[in-house]
Amino acid sequence: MPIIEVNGLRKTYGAREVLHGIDLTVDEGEIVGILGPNGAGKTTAVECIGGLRTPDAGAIRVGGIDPASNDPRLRQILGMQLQQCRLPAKITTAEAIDLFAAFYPDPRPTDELLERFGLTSQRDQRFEKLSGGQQQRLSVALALVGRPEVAILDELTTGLDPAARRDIWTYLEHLAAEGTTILLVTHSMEEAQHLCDRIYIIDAGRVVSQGTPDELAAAAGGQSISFLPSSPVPLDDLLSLPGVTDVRQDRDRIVVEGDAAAAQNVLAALTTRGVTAGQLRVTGPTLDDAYLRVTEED
Ligand SMILES: Nc1ncnc2c1ncn2[C@@H]1O[C@H](COP(=O)(O)OP(=O)(O)OP(=O)(O)O)[C@@H](O)[C@H]1O
Repeated sequence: MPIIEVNGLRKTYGAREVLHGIDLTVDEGEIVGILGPNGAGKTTAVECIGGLRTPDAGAIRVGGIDPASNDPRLRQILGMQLQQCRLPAKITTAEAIDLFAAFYPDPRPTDELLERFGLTSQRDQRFEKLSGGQQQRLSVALALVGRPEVAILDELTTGLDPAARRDIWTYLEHLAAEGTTILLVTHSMEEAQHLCDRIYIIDAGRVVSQGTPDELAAAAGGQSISFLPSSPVPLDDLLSLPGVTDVRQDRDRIVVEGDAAAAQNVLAALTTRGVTAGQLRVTGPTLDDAYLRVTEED
């Protein structure tokens, strides 16, 4: 069941249309990622979904509510973390969480959030004195304080150290397993691969690709095979094999690029010649490959 539904979303700033008709759905309990180059329109899209911007055309429903309608129920089901968290400089970490908690009937306890987000020793520290990563963690905590059914997170782990990033991923996976729906904007392929059930890639205001991380990677095609041959092999012989698109020598290794059938054909050809492939590595296409392919096409 979709809890977020977006159809034909268009948004114009001045005379410039930056979203040209975005369609997107997120099912209950899903973690869905939006990827795309700088300026693609990701933040604009999630701000429209969160009711912070009014679309020029299209229909959006979050839990059946039109975010542009100012329906107060939206704030009860939606938690939103923004790219830049603006809080009064002098407010302390715990005060900020308490302040946001006051808007909700059953907020998460402040101490629990402080601990979850590694902010317990900063509980009485003023916002202006927090490090960038601590401010970032606080902004995610504030999005989640009201136990939202839907959390929208914009670049949630940008600037965080690897351990803090992992902790947040683990927490989000736990929330999703409990039924929280999460829509996140990220520039991190690792984050998208690790966390997301599905991904939308947006480029220049349009959805250019969508699917599970594995589907997107597989659609990028390509495989790389590299090995140490037990005796010399003419590179042209390998290049003439079906499915092989490129062959090169990298020091003692031979590196072959090709489609999904290339590895089988290369290994069969080596066996026929009595050559063994030492330290064989076969790497499939990655989400990076998929992303670069769809965002570099014009
Ligand atoms: N308030 C605004 N007024 C005018 N133009 C804007 C405004 N906000 C964003 N834009 C423009 O709209 C386009 C989309 O911006 P948006 O912030 O949605 O992109 P993004 O994909 O989130 O980018 P990034 O990855 O850099 O955060 C950009 O060209 C940006 O300059």
